[in-house]
Amino acid sequence: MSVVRIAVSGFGAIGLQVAKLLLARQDSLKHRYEKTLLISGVCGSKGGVVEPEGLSLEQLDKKNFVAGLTGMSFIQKVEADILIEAGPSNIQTGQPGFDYGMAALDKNMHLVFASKGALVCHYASLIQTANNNQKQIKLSAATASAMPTIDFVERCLAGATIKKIEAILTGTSNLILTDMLQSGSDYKTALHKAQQLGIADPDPSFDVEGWDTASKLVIMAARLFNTPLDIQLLAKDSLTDINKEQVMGWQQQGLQPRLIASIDFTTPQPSYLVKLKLYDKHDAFYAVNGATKAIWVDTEEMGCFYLTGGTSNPLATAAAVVKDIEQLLMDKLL
Ligand SMILES: NC(=O)C1=CN([C@@H]2O[C@H](COP(=O)(O)OP(=O)(O)OC[C@H]3O[C@@H](n4cnc5c(N)ncnc54)[C@H](O)[C@@H]3O)[C@@H](O)[C@H]2O)C=CC1
Ligand SMILES: N[C@@H](CC=O)C(=O)O
Repeated sequence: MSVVRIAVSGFGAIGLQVAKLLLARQDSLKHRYEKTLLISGVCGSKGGVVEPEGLSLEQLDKKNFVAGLTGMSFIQKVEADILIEAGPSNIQTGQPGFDYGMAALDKNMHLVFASKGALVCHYASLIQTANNNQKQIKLSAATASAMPTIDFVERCLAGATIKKIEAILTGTSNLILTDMLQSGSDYKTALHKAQQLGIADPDPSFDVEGWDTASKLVIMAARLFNTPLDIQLLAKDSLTDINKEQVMGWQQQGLQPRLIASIDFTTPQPSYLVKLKLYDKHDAFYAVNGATKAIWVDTEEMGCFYLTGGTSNPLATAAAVVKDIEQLLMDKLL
């Protein structure tokens, strides 16, 4: 039986959860795809551990990490067919994910991204290199994790012409908005709850200022519509602009605010925005509460679709990473 080796760069909440899921499902994956999936190496910011025969959960403990086995030393040393990139999302530079991704492609690995920075800043270079090397870039976890966005449009709606998309893509901002409106929580308490759930990004301003939603929108535009967007130039609302009087007004009018990514091809120029939009009880997005997400797509030929679910959390995100790996197996690319 052949072996599929998997490496992880960025071994925090998501990286660890992915390793746990893959190891727990080793037997069922072997049965389904006739492949043995191994974790052949992981690294954090200061060190890592590699073992071509596969690492157990105990061996993945940070106490076993070799200092300095990170960055390019890690990629040079690790033997793998897939790199899962789960380091920080830096949308200014795309690092460290971009260097990890390019080096892994050079070593003939497929890429599965949970982090967003490299995709936001350098999608074109990454996909060109991947195409040249006949490798895949999978990015479900970077585009709303458990809620299918890319798969939904790319696979389920292949054959349709997309007219409009509206989507709630960030669990943290949705949780803060619903807690403020429905439970009267203040902004800090609601954010703390998202942090406790492990869904807020390490820098919470990434979520509350709309950068997380904007990042996912930029990646979707690049992947689904071949449209490169500069995230810094995108029109974007922020939760920090909301004041108490606005909240009271919305409560009195029975409206729910949602931070949405919007793509519209029905306007004279295609528009891509991140905006705070108000919904009343007749709208589907009105009832999308807490860390839950949703996507609404209008097409020319197939009509409208609405999908909700995919609560943000590390387990759901790790399952989305495993889905991407399983798709590589189903498509016989491994
Ligand atoms: N937590 C969630 O629910 C989701 C997170 N993501 C994304 O996944 C990524 C990981 O998220 P978490 O695991 O929650 O964050 P985390 O902060 O728990 O983990 C990130 C890890 O990367 C490590 N790291 C930093 N610099 C590094 C370097 N140069 N080389 C190797 N490792 C380095 C850190 O030490 C840390 O352990 C982030 O980019 C986040 O935006 C995506 C979807 C959902
Ligand atoms: N911070 C994000 C999780 C990662 O994409 C969220 O709150 O949904």
